[in-house]
Amino acid sequence: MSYTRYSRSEWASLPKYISQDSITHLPNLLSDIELDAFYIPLASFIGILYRNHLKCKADLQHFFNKETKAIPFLVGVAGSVSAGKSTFSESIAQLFEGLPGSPKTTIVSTDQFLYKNEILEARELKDLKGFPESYDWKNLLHTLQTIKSGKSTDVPIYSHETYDILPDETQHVESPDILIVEGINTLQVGINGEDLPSLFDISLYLDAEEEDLFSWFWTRILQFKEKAKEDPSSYYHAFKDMPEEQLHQMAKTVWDTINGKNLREHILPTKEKADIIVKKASDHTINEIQISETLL
Ligand SMILES: Nc1ncnc2c1ncn2[C@@H]1O[C@H](COP(=O)(O)OP(=O)(O)OP(=O)(O)O)[C@@H](O)[C@H]1O
Ligand SMILES: CC(C)(CO)[C@@H](O)C(=O)NCCC(=O)O
Repeated sequence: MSYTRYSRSEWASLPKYISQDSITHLPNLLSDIELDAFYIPLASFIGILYRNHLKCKADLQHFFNKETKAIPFLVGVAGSVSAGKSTFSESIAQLFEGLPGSPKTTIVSTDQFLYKNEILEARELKDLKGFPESYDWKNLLHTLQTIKSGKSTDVPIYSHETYDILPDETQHVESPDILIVEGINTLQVGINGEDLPSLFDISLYLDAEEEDLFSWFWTRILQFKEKAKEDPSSYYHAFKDMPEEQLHQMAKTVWDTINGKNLREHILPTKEKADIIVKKASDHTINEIQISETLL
């Protein structure tokens, strides 16, 4: 795809249809400057596409003279492990609250469709978590199609802390106005040909240098380890007394043999399927935005 590039300052000068006052919870981790320069113009831009989606639905209702069900607007967010997809998705979901009509936004992650560790182990896929064969693609596609058709459903929950699907909990998804689907494989086609990218009204890829991605991955391990000190149910509890150097070496091996390998083989090749590519700098600020020429 061909893209139009916006530098941070060009992007920051675009119109802002959302005011910080119209949002109840401002996203954690983001400065007012970052909200103003990047996130508010982005949410305003997606807001235009969302308004078009609503208008199209209303026009079709009029055309067919038939009451039709409201269907959600689907936003896909892709990128590497640790790129910040869930943090980014929570931030834009909070900003969507400031769009006209305060659309109800729900986030699901494709992590929620990973096979349980027990199944990954039985299929010798333990070291391929995140690779295409580690997901229940049929359930993932079926669930997204169900939500997209306006029906409610229950979705499994994945915990980074226990490093597994939670055994007895589900997320109830009840016809949102906007559904954000975030995950490393949202722009991939599944192992049985499941065409996920075609479900999205708009898709984004969070891009960053691999060196930064590893550094964020490492920082997150330290955060999980700290939280796990008093929590034996956490996967990271087992590492509480491991010398930091040894843990760092382990993280490096996991990155090189699993997450980095997955990035190069399966995630990065999907970057140019995205409508919007967002480039993050090492401090998580956004320094470049590319918009597909098919949109502008
Ligand atoms: N804008 C930000 N500012 C500061 N820290 C951030 C920001 N975005 C993400 N992070 C940090 O980077 C790490 C990775 O972020 P996050 O967990 O959102 O990534 P992810 O892409 O959802 O990861 P995964 O694919 O493994 O689920 C976390 O420690 C998070 O706190
Ligand atoms: C759950 C995924 C696949 C993606 O979010 C990732 O965070 C993961 O757990 N990868 C497997 C290797 C590891 O980081 O332990």
